[in-house]
Amino acid sequence: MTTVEEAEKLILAQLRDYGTESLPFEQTVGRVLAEAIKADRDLPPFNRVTMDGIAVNYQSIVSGILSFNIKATQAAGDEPVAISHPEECIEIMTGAVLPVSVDTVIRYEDVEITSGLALVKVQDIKKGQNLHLQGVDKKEGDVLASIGQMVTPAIIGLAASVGKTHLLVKKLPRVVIISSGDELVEVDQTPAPYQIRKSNGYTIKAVLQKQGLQSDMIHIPDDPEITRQQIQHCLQNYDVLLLSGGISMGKFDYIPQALEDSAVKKIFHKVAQRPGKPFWFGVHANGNLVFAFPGNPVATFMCLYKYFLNWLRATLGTTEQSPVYAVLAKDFQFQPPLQYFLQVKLQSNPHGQLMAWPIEGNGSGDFANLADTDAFLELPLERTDFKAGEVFRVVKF
Ligand SMILES: Nc1nc2c(c(=O)[nH]1)N[C@H]1C(S)=C(S)[C@@H](COP(=O)(O)OP(=O)(O)OC[C@H]3O[C@@H](n4cnc5c(N)ncnc54)[C@H](O)[C@@H]3O)O[C@H]1N2
Ligand code: MOO
Repeated sequence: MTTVEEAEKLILAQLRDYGTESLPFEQTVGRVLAEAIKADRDLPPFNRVTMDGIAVNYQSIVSGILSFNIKATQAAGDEPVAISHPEECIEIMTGAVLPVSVDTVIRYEDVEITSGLALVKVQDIKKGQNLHLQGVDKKEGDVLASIGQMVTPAIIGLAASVGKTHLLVKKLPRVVIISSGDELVEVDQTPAPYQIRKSNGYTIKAVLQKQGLQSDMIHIPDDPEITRQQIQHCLQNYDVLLLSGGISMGKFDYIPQALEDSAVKKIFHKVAQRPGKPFWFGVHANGNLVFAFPGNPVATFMCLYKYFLNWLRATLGTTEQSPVYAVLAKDFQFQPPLQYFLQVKLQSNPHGQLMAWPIEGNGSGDFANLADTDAFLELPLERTDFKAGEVFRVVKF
C-alpha cells in the first residue's frame, strides 16, 4: 500500500501553473503574490515627528535657552515652516515633517505653554529625539513584500501606502466539490431515520473559502451512468475535482470505475493511514486532477488538509510552508500498521511548548469531535507506542 510519504510525493509531482491575475488590492487577502511590492519612496518618506510638542534647534538647548517663542503651529500634512532665531520654536504635531531649521522635538508633557511662549521643564533632552528619520525603515525601491508571500492585512496596508491599487496574484484553480450517496439529503430537509444530511461538501467549501478559493458544489446519486456523466462534465470544466465518498469497497461505490472510464489515470488508491485509507488520487489526460477522499467526514477532512492544501500551497509557490510540531502530552498506543492522524487539542504551555492533548473520538465518522480538536498529530507508521514528551508533526486545521 502507498505510504503517506509516497502519497505526498506523488501528489507534489503534479504541481500546476494556473497563471496570474490582477485584482483590486483590497480583494487579495489570503492570495499569493505574483509580483513584488516595492517602496515608491523612502519609508518614512520624510523626517517624521513622533510626538506632539515643540520642535527646536538642539544647539539652543546646549547654549542654555529654555524659553522659546512659538513661531507657528505645524500640523501633520502642513508644509514645513522655518524658524529664523535660536529662541524660536514650532509647535508641531505627530506625523508632521520636521522642518530643516530644527532637529529635536520636545513633547507637550515636558513643556509649559503660556501666551505664545514654551518653557522647557526637563533637562535630559537628546539631539534628534522623537523623530522617525526618512528612509530608516525602507529605501525607495526596496522590496516590501516578495513573490510567493501570502497577502496578509499587513501587506494590504503596505500596498495601500505605496499606491498599488491592483496586485498581481497567482490565479487559483477552478475547483468542484462532488459528494455522492443516496443516503444524503439537503441541509434544509428532515432526514428519514435511515438518512443523514449532506455535510462534507460544506466543510470542504468552508476550508477552501478560508484560503480565498471559491468552489462549486454538486451531488451525484449512486448511479453508475450519472456518476460517469457528471464526472466527465466536471473534468472538462474544472481544474481540480474534490470528491467525497463512494470510493471504498461498497456495492454502490461507483467512483473509481467512473474515473477510470473517464480517462483519469489512477496514481494511487489506498494509503497506509487512518483515517482516510481508501483515498484515491488520479490525473486526467488533460492534466486535471482528481482527489477522491473517503466519505467518512473525518477522513475527508484530514485528506483535504494533508494532501490538497499542501498541493495548493506548493502549486501557488507560497513561501510560508514551515512545518508545525507539537509535543504529545500523554502516552498513546496505536497498533495497526497504518500512519495514524491522531486528533488533538493544542495548548501552549508556559515553557513555550505546543502541547498536543489526544481527543480520539469514535473514529472517522465522529465529525462532532472535529469541533473539539485543533489538529492531527502525525504518528509514524512503523511504531505502536508513543510516549508523552515526544515531538511529532501536526496538521493544524
Ligand atoms: N469492506 C470495506 N469497507 C470499508 C472500507 C474498507 O477498506 N473495506 N473502508 C472504510 C473506510 S476507512 C472508509 S473512510 C469508508 C469510505 O468509504 P467511501 O469513500 O466509499 O464513503 P461512503 O461509503 O460513501 O461514506 C462513508 C460514510 O460517510 C458518510 N458520508 C459520505 N458522504 C458524506 C457527505 N457528503 N456528508 C456527510 N456524510 C457523508 C456516509 O453516509 C457514510 O456513513 O469506507 C469504509 N468501509
Ligand atoms: O480510514 Mo476511514 O477513512 O477512517 O474510516
